[in-house]
Parts: sequence; C-alpha cells; structure tokens
Amino acid sequence: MKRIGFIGAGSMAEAMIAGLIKGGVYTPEQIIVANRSNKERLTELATTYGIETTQDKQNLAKRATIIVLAMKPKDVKAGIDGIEDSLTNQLIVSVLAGISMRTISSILGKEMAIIRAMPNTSATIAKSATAIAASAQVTTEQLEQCLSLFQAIGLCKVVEEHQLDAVTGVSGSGPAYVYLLVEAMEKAAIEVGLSPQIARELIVQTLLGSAEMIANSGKHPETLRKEVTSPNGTTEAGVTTLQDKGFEEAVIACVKSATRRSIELKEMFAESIASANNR
Ligand SMILES: NC(=O)C1=CN([C@@H]2O[C@H](COP(=O)(O)OP(=O)(O)OC[C@H]3O[C@@H](n4cnc5c(N)ncnc54)[C@H](O)[C@@H]3O)[C@@H](O)[C@H]2O)C=CC1
Ligand SMILES: O=C(O)[C@@H]1CCC=N1
Repeated sequence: MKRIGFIGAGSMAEAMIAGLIKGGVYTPEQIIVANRSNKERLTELATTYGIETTQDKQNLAKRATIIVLAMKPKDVKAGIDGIEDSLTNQLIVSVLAGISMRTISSILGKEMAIIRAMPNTSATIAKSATAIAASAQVTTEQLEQCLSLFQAIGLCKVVEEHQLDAVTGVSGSGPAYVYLLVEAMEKAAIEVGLSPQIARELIVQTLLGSAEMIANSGKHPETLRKEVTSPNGTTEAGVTTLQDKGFEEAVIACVKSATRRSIELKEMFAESIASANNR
C-alpha cells in the first residue's frame, strides 16, 4: 500500500493532511504522522482525520513511500536524525523554509530523492500557492506524485531550487502582506465612518473580486487599475497618495527583504548543521 508519512504534526502538516483526504489523493489509512512529544496533538489529528499516528519515526520512514518533513527548520536535525537506516528509495518532501537539499542530504549522510516545497498558509483552505524544486534523484513518477500532493491544497509550480528564496519572499510570506493591507484598510474604513463589520465584508469582497479579475479577465493589473481610475476622480486621489507615500517602493523592498532573509536563514542553517556534523 502506498503511504505518506509526516514528521512534524503542526499547522502545515494538518493543512496538507486535510487537503489530501478531501482531494482523494490519499485515504486516512494511508497517512501516518509523527511529532516530537505532544501525544495530545497526535490524538487530536487521529480523531479528526482517522489517520495513523506514531512517535516511532523509523517505523514511519520504513513504511511510507513519501516522507514529508514538516517540523520547524531549527528542529530538522533532531527530526530526521536516526531515520537514515530506514531509507531506501522513498521520496523526501520538505516544506521547511531555508533548509537546502544539500543540508538534508548531509544530515541523512546520503543523496536521496528530495523535493523542496514552499507552500503558504492558505493550504488550510486548499488555496496554497506552492512552488517545488526537485533533486536530480527524483523520478518523473515521484515528481508527478508530488505535484498531485500539492495540487490537492492549491496551485503548484515547478522551479529551480535557488528560486525558492524568491518564492518564499513572494508567496510563502505573501499572505502576511495582504493581511497587513487589510488591517490598514479596516482601520481607515472605520476612521472614515464605516462599522467594523461592514468594512470587513466590503474589503474582503473587494480583494476576492480584484483577485478574480486579475486571474480571469485576461487583462494586465495596470489596465484593470486604469479602468477603476476616472480622471480627477476618487481613485486618482487615493492612488496618488499611495504613490507619494512610496507604496510601490515599499512593496518591492518588502519582497526583497523577505527573499534576502530566506537566503540568510539558508546559509545560517547550513553552517550550524555542518558544524554539528563535524563535532
Ligand atoms: N507557516 C507558514 O506560513 C509556512 C511554514 N512553512 C514551513 O512549514 C514547517 C512547519 O511549520 P508549522 O506547521 O507552522 O510548525 P508547527 O510549529 O505548527 O509544527 C511543527 C511540528 O514539528 C514537530 N517537531 C518538532 N521537533 C520534532 C522532532 N524532533 N521530531 C518530530 N517532530 C518534531 C512539533 O511537535 C510540531 O508538531 C516549517 O519548517 C516552516 O518553515 C512553509 C511555508 C509556509
Ligand atoms: O516567516 C517564515 O519564515 C515562514 C516561511 C514562509 C512563511 N512563513
């Protein structure tokens, strides 16, 4: 029986498990999840999804065809140390930000088929924007399996590994930028006289409508923006203020900072794991 095993039982693992079952990619019997020590969390997942839970990672690694690494990046060494003897030709799928394939291979002490993925929290509602990158050992069949895994929780694109830092800066962290925009719009809406409830509903619908226009109208965002903007009208007044306040530069700097941080974290983790391996 093909099985998928998750090491790490947090929010990202749960989002993926929910999407996989809902999308019919795996049945609950085919899913195993392990964590470090929190038995209550495992019981909660077993009760909600009917999946198998364990704290025996070696056994999980032996029985799964795909092993998903879903712990925090700082826990990767402790999380996968000890599973290497259980590995044969399984596919390792890592959702860890800033942990390179090289770092994973160096902890395992062998070259494996590894796919790195950068999803985002909208995976919870099967709307993740995910990008994946595959190591040379990954077969076409394994890549297809991984694509259907992430397509069950949203959209999935294949990129080169070095592009994952940019993906992290754009869509991994991206939901937070949108939430900040909404927080600011809500504050302003209340200041100009709307109730919080009506403000929230109007803003959410505006976001959904705008996203769908970009996705489905076939028009460039700039064209769509110009269609909203009447000469000397209200939008022009608003957009001019945004431009005067450096909105575009701020967004560009934001994405670049997040991308840079992803690169820094990757280098930092690589160094600390290399020095731990040499001890
Ligand atoms: N939250 C986000 O927006 C995104 C997160 N990610 C990545 O997903 C990964 C998981 O994030 P969350 O689910 O938010 O974290 P979380 O903190 O909710 O869950 C982490 C899980 O790992 C388990 N764990 C820790 N040490 C372990 C060990 N030694 N052995 C086995 N299990 C262990 C914990 O018990 C917990 O169940 C992170 O590496 C993060 O970089 C990727 C994309 C977006
Ligand atoms: O903030 C972070 O580091 C993680 C990676 C992408 C989203 N959250």
